[in-house]
Amino acid sequence: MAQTSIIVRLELDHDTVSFGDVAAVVSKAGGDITSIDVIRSGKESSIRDITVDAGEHSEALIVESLKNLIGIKLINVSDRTFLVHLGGKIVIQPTLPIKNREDLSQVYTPGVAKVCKAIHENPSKAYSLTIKRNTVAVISDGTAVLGLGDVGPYAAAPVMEGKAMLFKQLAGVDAFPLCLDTRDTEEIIRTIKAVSPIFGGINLEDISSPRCFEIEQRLTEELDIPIFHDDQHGTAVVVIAGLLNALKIVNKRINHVRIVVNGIGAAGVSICKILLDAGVTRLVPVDKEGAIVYGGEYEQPMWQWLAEQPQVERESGSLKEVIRGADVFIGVSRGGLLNGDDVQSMNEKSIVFALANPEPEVNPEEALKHVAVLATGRSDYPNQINNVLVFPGLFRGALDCRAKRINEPMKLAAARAIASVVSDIELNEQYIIPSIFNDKVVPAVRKAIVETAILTGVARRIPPDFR
Ligand SMILES: NC(=O)C1=CN([C@@H]2O[C@H](COP(=O)(O)OP(=O)(O)OC[C@H]3O[C@@H](n4cnc5c(N)ncnc54)[C@H](O)[C@@H]3O)[C@@H](O)[C@H]2O)C=CC1
Ligand SMILES: CC(=O)C(=O)O
Ligand SMILES: [Mg+2]
Repeated sequence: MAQTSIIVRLELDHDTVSFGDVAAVVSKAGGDITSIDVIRSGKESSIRDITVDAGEHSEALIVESLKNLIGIKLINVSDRTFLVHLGGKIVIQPTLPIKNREDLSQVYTPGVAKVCKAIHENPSKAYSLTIKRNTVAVISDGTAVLGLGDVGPYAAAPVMEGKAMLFKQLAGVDAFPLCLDTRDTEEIIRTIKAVSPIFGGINLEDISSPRCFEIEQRLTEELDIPIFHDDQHGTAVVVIAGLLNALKIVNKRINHVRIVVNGIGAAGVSICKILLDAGVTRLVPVDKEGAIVYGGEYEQPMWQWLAEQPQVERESGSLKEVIRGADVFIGVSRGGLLNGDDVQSMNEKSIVFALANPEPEVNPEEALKHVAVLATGRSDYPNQINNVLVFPGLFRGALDCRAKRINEPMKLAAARAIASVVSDIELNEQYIIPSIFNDKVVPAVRKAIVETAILTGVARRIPPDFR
């Protein structure tokens, strides 16, 4: 169960209540006091901040129980998750200080003018003389934010800032969040093209399907920097990495297993494509209306494309029907769609990747009773399958070799690189995918991206360590 951490400031009347009473009440309500800070201490009363870890559903009960404790005055309750967001999560910093007029005349006018002229004469110098070399835009219109859906551009910002932090911390990439107040496909394309000169790559994020497909395709055709829709391809890459390792555990072959993918939106379409590229022969894509079948007719062009692939099964049915006998379930839809019985109806030694965020398609505790391997998109269970394993190293590599685009071979190479970080000796049901804190991941993905970009002719520069 997800943990939440709250900080409660309380005043204790020493005649009526002891700290032991407070601790007992918190524990009874399901909380765990992890630290105590004395803010003020007096003879009659004291003020303390207590940090309490609790299951996400216990928080209200803990606060209510403390409020009802005689001799306690509850001064404030703050949620640590909100506290880490105060003021936003990233800043921009200059690379050198401006200490005097000479510095000023170099970094700014008049000195800067000759640098502008040099770039005007040779635009590729933007890579060496501006931030373009190391800067990526994380762009969303807020229409498919995690599994929360269409929450708009303001509410999308904490996720985009989070992605920017991860880019920087994990791969040294400077990423800037841009949340667009439009959902018009043409306007989004125009806006991204207009802001693109300063960026070395574009990470599209949480833009709902099917608009995301056209936006990405058009930008790829019309710009010469890599455009990568993270929810499509980052997710597909990390899923295939996890699947390759999970199949080793259950001793099944990718070209034999029957795979149900639920939620044929941005992530689902891309997952289906990469599965087909990887040799899957029995695929059941499912969306709200049930299975998308071979030979069916669909308005959505990507669904129609799937319906024309012979590896897609012919049998229609609801998710609960088609999941029966499946070897693998991959959910990128929304939380709480399946129960333990549904998972039990799968083939023996089943693999379940319930990746909807923040709530998985099936309760992990329920699923664990019936599966051989379980993964979720969350950090509070083993096997976190999340695109954060992909985008930092992928863009590190793409920027370093100035890739024009990210092609299919580069994605498959990145997937194999992630899978290979878990050695055969380490591999087990609880460890099919490396942690995002495993410092081998980003270098492995970068290497795979650079090597494959060079091999497939999309690299415009050979990084020194590849010469
Ligand atoms: N763990 C990870 O790394 C990632 C997880 N996700 C999660 O996957 C989910 C989908 O994300 P996107 O593809 O970006 O969104 P999207 O909005 O493009 O696609 C969602 C799809 O799910 C379908 N859907 C909704 N309810 C359904 C139901 N009851 N049964 C079957 N299909 C249903 C929708 O019709 C849509 O086609 C979200 O929960 C998101 O958090 C997405 C990207 C990465
Ligand atoms: C992880 C991610 O990108 C998502 O859930 O949308
Ligand atoms: Mg996303």
